[in-house]
Amino acid sequence: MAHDPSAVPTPAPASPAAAESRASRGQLSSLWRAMRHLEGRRLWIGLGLLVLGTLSEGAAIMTFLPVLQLVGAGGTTIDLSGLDFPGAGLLPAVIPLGLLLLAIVGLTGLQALFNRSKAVYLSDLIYDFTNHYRTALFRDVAQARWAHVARIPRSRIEHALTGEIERLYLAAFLVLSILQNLVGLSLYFVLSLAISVPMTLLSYGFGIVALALMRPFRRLARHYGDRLQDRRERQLAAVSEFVGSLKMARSMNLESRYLGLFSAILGQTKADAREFTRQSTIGSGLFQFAVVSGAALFIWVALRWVHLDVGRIVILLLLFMRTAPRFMGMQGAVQQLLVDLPAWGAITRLRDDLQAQHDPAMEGSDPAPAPRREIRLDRVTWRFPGESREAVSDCSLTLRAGELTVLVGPSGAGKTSMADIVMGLLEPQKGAVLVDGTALRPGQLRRWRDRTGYVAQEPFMINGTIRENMAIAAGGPVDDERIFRALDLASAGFVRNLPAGLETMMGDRGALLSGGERQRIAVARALLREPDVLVLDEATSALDWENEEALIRAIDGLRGRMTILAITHRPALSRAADAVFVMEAGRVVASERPREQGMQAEGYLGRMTS
Ligand SMILES: Nc1ncnc2c1ncn2[C@@H]1O[C@H](COP(=O)(O)OP(=O)(O)OP(=O)(O)O)[C@@H](O)[C@H]1O
Repeated sequence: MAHDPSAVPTPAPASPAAAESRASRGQLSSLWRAMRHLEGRRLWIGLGLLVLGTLSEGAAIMTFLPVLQLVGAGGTTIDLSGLDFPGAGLLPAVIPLGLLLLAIVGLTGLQALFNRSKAVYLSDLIYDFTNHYRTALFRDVAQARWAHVARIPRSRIEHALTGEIERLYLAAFLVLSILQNLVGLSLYFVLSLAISVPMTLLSYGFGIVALALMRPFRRLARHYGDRLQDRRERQLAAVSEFVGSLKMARSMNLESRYLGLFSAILGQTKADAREFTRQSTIGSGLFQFAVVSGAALFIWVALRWVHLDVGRIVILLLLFMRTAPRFMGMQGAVQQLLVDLPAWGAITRLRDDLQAQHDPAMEGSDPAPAPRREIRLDRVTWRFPGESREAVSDCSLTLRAGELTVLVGPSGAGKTSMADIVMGLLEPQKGAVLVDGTALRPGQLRRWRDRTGYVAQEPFMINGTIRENMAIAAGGPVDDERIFRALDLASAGFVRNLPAGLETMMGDRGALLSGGERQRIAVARALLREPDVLVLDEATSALDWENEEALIRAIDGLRGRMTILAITHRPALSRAADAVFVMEAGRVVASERPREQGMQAEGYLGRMTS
């Protein structure tokens, strides 16, 4: 099996705190592995740039060392012969002060330019890394088995693709910033050692002890990160639910209920954030206090015990001023990283889950036949994963090519599952789908889906023009002639008479058109694919009778051009059908051919309309 760099090791059972810390370490090392795996060479180049950046900063500080010999002594030339740091031998013996100061200014300018390029390079690197996961997650969702994806709450997927990915960006940024601090601290360590070994050990020892003492605050950050994850998920679920049911909420005066729910979650999130900020600022305050105490101790020891000259003390202090914020930066970055790491954990878990349910049909490219005579579902059984009851039980039915077949039955009878089996979205655990007598193989399902068109009760519409909405099905721009042909077939010729024609805006989810118009456009959109099989799932159910009649006329006109399967609760469409199958509790319990036999009073349709 291929090694997955993002795999998070499962921690062994332990005390909650130890388990949490192990989980964080696991997530961190898996994030680092993923960054190395994906960005490999660029990551090392980025690290090289960080080293160079710190070196140039260090060099700028070291150039002050010779200037300091003028302190008290005065003069305009500097004697470099007494310098004993590495590489000092390469310098001339004497240098004018003006030239040295110019060199310092020039060096700082170059450093600023270099830092700019370094920042852009690292920013690109993090964006590319994050975008890789965004697209990978997108692909995983698109390629997982439909039965599995259908069970994942929409808000969970939306949250992963938006909020969690943003936090992953932050986490990757923080990993780099921790690296930057580590590189800086290591290089300054070497520079300081060249000036004074005991003072270096004292200041670094102090920093390391202070970092170790901050452990409880890191644990706090971990807790907060986990809670934040949960709160954000609930926040997004509440938003999705409210936005998804906006009309219902407005019509039933439920907005205050949603607002209350939302405010409660926001209140909890705020309380968490407040508590975290309160506690963590105690930590950073203590750290700051420790750093200032360290500086005081540092000067005291340097003057009283180590007896350093003023020049060296000033340089060491300059270095100290660079290293102390890095120790503080380390603590801050690690703390924030622990807050954002759970998002990485959640993304990897979701990806693992989706990949374990990868739809093998996605790889299939075998051609699928167009039905000439019939599509037969032969003794098919389908049970949703984890459910004890079969949604479809040993069902057989035949859709004759070119006919309109209607599936009716009470809610939960298994009609949608049957339609999904016809479309190749669900692969029955038992039985087969036969096209003109030959069973469809898994390798043919992808191309089979190319042969199908689908219209839902609430068809998906983007907030764009009619043309843009039509183009979705074609997968790209289509010429007007094809669009109008499809619109005419779907009895949606009214578009020609609209002042803006195909450029008419449909509004959010098509809200600027009537339900019937929207639905006929949805049928036209499906027809643009020139499908051999058209599936309509409750496509007429939300319409008034006039619009329903218009849509039924359109469907009626498609008879003979393609095989149509329609699910409905309404008698009007059933009356127009060639064949009606009645489903109950996952089984086909009756069938009628109303056009040939007329409506039988004791039949399902007869009872439905009586
Ligand atoms: N994603 C799912 N996960 C688990 N069970 C499901 C899922 N979708 C449907 N079911 C169950 O499978 C059975 C058949 O559902 P199906 O949607 O096929 O029925 P239906 O006749 O189309 O119902 P309706 O008319 O209400 O849409 C029902 O018991 C339903 O609860």
